[in-house]
Amino acid sequence: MFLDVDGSLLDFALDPNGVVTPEGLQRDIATLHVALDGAVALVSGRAIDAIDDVLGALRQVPAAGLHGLERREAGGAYFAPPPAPDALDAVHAEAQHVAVAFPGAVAERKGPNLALHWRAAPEAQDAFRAFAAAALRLLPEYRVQAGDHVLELRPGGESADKGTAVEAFLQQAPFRGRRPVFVGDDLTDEHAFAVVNARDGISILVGDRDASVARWQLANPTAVRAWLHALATATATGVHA
Ligand SMILES: O=P(O)(O)OC[C@H]1O[C@H](O[C@H]2O[C@H](CO)[C@@H](O)[C@H](O)[C@H]2O)[C@H](O)[C@@H](O)[C@@H]1O
Repeated sequence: MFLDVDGSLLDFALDPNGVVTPEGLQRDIATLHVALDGAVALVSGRAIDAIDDVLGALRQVPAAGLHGLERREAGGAYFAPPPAPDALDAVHAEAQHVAVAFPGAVAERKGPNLALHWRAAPEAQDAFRAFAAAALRLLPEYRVQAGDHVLELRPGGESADKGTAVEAFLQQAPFRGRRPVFVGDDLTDEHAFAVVNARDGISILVGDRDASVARWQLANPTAVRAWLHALATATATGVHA
């Protein structure tokens, strides 16, 4: 079972640091982690450190961060993202200058990646789009990745994405040979849906979005949490839904 974090497990907040981890969520995921013999992983655009900040009780759970650029495997092995180029510090500082002109806009630095968020400041979108396009001149190895109210500057030479992260987990115990489930909401989750579909797995889109390859749907993170709670409860009581 592969679980995206923001917009799937957690409701969106206006600011990346403003998310609330609902009571019981971590307990349910920990229950499923045990019930599935460890075959649960968190797969996020957040860095793994930031996943651990919001889901701290799940530090023993495998995780992929930065859209697949880093990974914590079931055995504890850690694969780091590529180093940030020197120019990224200056680009980040400049992005913060852009952001201050739009109260609520956020330039979030995470390892080699820089996310430009406008959820709380929709009027920042055009400025951030122009900024990201111009920044590629200083970051020639980078590309711009689109998300929900966000653009992300990330190393482009790396072929890593959430799909390759899921593939990597599926090569190894306890995931190997199992039928994969992926729950996600955003464009970057589409890579993982495709990998899961190719293995006759269960791809679940959270919310509504055109042109998703996901085959199943849950309405929102509340519905995801209710589903996980029902699974965890059934597991704990020996009743299988
Ligand atoms: O792959 P995910 O686990 O869904 O992570 C995607 C991004 O999540 C965070 O940003 C998003 O959630 C914020 C908090 O709700 C929200 O303010 C922002 O608008 C969303 O884009 C995180 O900050 C990013 O680094 C992740 O890439």
